[in-house]
Amino acid sequence: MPDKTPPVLDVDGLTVAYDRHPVLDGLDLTVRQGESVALTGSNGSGKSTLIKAVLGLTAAQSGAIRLFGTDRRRFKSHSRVGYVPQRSTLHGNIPVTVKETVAAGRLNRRLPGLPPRAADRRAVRDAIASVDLAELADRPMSDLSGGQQQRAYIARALAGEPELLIMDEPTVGVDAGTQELLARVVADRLDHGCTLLLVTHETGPLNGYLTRTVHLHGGEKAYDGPTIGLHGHDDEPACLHPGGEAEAPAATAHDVPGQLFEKGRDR
Ligand SMILES: Nc1ncnc2c1ncn2[C@@H]1O[C@H](COP(=O)(O)OP(=O)(O)OP(=O)(O)O)[C@@H](O)[C@H]1O
Repeated sequence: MPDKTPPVLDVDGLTVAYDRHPVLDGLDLTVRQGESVALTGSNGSGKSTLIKAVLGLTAAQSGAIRLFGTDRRRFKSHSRVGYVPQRSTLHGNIPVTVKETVAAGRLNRRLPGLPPRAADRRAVRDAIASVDLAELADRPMSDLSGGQQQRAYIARALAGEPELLIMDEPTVGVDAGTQELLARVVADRLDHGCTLLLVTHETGPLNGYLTRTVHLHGGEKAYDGPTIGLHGHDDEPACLHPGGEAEAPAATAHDVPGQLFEKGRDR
């Protein structure tokens, strides 16, 4: 029976190439409201490229991307999408405080030309508190450790109260406590109906919350189905042979009540 839950993200035949070398090759992906999806794949398999194409940060050669049913090129409801970039792309030496950084994530929700309303101030305060940075809110970002800066950028994405939260490897280089904290944040967002797309190599404490895994290999989906465990530091789902060839998953979402399953492309 077709799933009636509205798609939050629809990627159709997406091809992205750098210097004529295709990184994504006709990729299809549908993420529906309330799903929590782990996007996995080896280094260079195109995970960040997919995220950047979805956000309009990199150009696609062909294919279509729809966000909340609207073609990405016409999509203007930017506050509906929160984004935490990969940590290596972030610069911590900018002369702004934690609060100012987080408040930037609220700009799309604010009324143009008017000062922040009580709801805006509260959203920023709550986002900072949710990542345990209240005591550092007035400190410059440059005073923070790398892991604390990462938490500030997560808070920035939360401040806009997004319906779709996209995080690119948020657990890289952060300690176990921060990973637990992130798992709590994710659980809370999912409880509020948020949809989650998370690029990861190993999910750690987040594992229990990521119900679906999409694994990229060779520019295509090699696996798309229930999260059934990752091989420690090897980022292949357990349903893949060591060589990366997909075999039929032990269980599909059709076997798991309430779980969504979007069939992978034929290889
Ligand atoms: N702006 C760019 N110009 C040229 N090549 C690029 C660019 N961005 C990415 N690439 C190349 O595209 C491929 C996919 O990169 P991407 O960052 O999407 O991979 P990834 O799966 O996110 O990798 P990782 O797990 O290491 O973060 C890599 O070979 C990378 O070198």
